Amino acid sequence: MSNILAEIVAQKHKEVAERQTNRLVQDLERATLFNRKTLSLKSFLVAPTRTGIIAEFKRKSPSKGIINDMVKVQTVTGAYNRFGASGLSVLTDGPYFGGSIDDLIQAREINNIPILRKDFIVDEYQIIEAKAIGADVILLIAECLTKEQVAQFAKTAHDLDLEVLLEIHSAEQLDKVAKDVDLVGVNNRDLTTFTVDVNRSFELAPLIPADKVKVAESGITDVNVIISLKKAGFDGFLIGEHFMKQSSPDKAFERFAGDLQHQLASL
Ligand SMILES: O=C(O)c1ccccc1NCC(=O)[C@H](O)[C@H](O)COP(=O)(O)O
Repeated sequence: MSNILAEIVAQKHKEVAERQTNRLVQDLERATLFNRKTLSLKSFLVAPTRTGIIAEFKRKSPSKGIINDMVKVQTVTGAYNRFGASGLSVLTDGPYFGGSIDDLIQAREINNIPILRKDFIVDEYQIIEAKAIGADVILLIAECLTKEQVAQFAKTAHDLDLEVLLEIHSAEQLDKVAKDVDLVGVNNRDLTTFTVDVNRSFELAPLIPADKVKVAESGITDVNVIISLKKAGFDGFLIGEHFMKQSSPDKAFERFAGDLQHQLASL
């Protein structure tokens, strides 16, 4: 595991242990959102009226520090939705990404498209919590989990009607793709050096099992790259920094989605 991931995972174990004592599982199960009918990201990614973009709300990151801490979650996610995002990715990690559970709850209040809880899941408690705060999809990171944990966590998520995005960084991690994984994401960011290389998505695409929806993650800044990734079999494109680093991520998304739709129409 890269140094930064090992540090985040160690911190996450402490944080979850603390949260579990403050809010019991039974309390999560009593939350109003816990019984909400979830939305399918797989379906929204291929809906003709949507762009395939999973648009991320992220204030800061270990690789970039502060990206944008001046904007409001509802302003940004509302625009992502309005201008054709297939899904929203909302960071709920506080220490490293400046996110919170409240951010996801606020995004849920105004958006009726799938929401990915973007966090470092190390315990089943976080999956039940994801359901209780209104998420539709959870992220599992292959590098942080054993093959058995991926299978178990994915099953727990499915039992709660949540979809599962498994993030991989290498061909070896494909060994962890379990039956209950719905989508496989290739993260183009090397978490040791923080360099991004979209070629990683192109290299790993043919190796991803055909029954899993393919998602390319990180470092996407150009609509032409999305068109090439689509040709390589990707249906989902997770993009954060390219929008969030602008003073108005909402307007940046509107322009980008417009360009993408224009390019796609001319194919
Ligand atoms: O972004 C980081 O610095 C980072 C560091 C350690 C673990 C994960 C990290 N990023 C999470 C992501 O995967 C991205 O937020 C997501 O794929 C969007 O990427 P981008 O469009 O490059 O913001």
